[in-house]
Amino acid sequence: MFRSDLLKDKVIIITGGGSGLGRSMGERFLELGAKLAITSRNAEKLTNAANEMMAEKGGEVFTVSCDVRDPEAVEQMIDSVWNHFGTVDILVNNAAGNFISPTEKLSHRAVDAVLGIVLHGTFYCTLALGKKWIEAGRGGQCLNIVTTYAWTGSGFVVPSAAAKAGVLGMTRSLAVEWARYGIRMNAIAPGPFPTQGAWERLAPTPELAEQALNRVPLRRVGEHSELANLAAYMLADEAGYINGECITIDGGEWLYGAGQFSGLDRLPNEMWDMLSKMTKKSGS
Ligand SMILES: CCC/C=C/C(=O)SCCNC(=O)CCNC(=O)[C@H](O)C(C)(C)COP(=O)([O-])OP(=O)([O-])OC[C@H]1O[C@@H](n2cnc3c(N)ncnc32)[C@H](O)[C@@H]1OP(=O)([O-])[O-]
Ligand SMILES: NC(=O)C1=CN([C@@H]2O[C@H](COP(=O)(O)OP(=O)(O)OC[C@H]3O[C@@H](n4cnc5c(N)ncnc54)[C@H](OP(=O)(O)O)[C@@H]3O)[C@@H](O)[C@H]2O)C=CC1
Repeated sequence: MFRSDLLKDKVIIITGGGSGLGRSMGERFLELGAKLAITSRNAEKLTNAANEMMAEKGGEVFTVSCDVRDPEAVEQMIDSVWNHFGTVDILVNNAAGNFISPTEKLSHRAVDAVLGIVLHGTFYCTLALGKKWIEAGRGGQCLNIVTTYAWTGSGFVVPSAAAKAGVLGMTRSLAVEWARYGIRMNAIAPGPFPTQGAWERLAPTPELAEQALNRVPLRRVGEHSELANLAAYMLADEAGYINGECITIDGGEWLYGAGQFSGLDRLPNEMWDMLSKMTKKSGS
């Protein structure tokens, strides 16, 4: 789909890059010539992932463990990647925390757990690297992984909805403010892409997983390669005029939820025949 040197020698940090969608994006970026740094809380997971990724895809994957909720740890993580590679070109803010719960059952610590990772963590990483880019007089790029309920909102994942909305607001705001430094800010809003992390917290029973699928007009979940290719395109120099954009990749899921009559796709053909007679009659 792309030239094999599309991301050649780009140094890319992926938060949460040792598992799930972060890892899938990282593997694609390696195929396209990038140098990677992956970071998350679990050092052993990162090392294992990095070794497997290098064995399968070649290239270099540097690991730094860091809890993105800790602003000092974030600054150290950014410094250590910068010192290792001599620079950083791109930050993919992908780390997240989420679970389903009636909001009234949440403790303030549960709210903070999600806001801390998603909103504060994304902000800390962006700020720490943005300052270095500006000080070094060079540009850069951030790609923030949000969700479609960043703009629709969603019950039962309210801390995540509030945090992702905040990240989208930050993305659009800094796209304008930091453009003068040559820094591009964009986002991707994925629909359902099965990962262990998301599925065990958000679709823990087969019924819930099926319910999620039934809301997608294309009647399937996303392939990791589809998301990874979109991310690669957005990070390429050739996409350099895209700034402040959030691209949805969800098989039409959020529009299905928004359309008042979308649920009629469940009606069998015989029912349509009957309804057609009724509606035509009432119109005459
Ligand atoms: C497909 C749609 C879009 C997808 C979006 C995604 O982001 S998918 C990505 C999905 N991937 C991920 O989420 C991966 C990373 N996620 C994680 O590490 C954890 O899920 C985390 C976010 C809870 C943070 O962990 P941690 O070790 O920092 O936290 P901790 O264990 O110390 O708990 C702190 C507080 O939260 C409370 N609490 C916890 N769970 C629940 C619950 N189910 N219910 C209610 N409350 C819950 C817990 O009781 C405690 O409060 P307390 O009792 O002290 O008042
Ligand atoms: N999968 C899906 O269907 C969808 C996913 N998304 C978004 O895509 C992104 C990836 O999700 P997905 O791959 O499914 O989820 P995963 O749970 O697989 O990945 C989350 C990653 O974040 C890391 N992480 C969690 N907390 C922290 C922390 N405090 N500091 C640093 N790293 C942390 C985890 O590593 P560790 O535990 O080692 O810290 C893990 O690698 C997220 O932003 C999510 O909101 C959006 C819509 C749909």
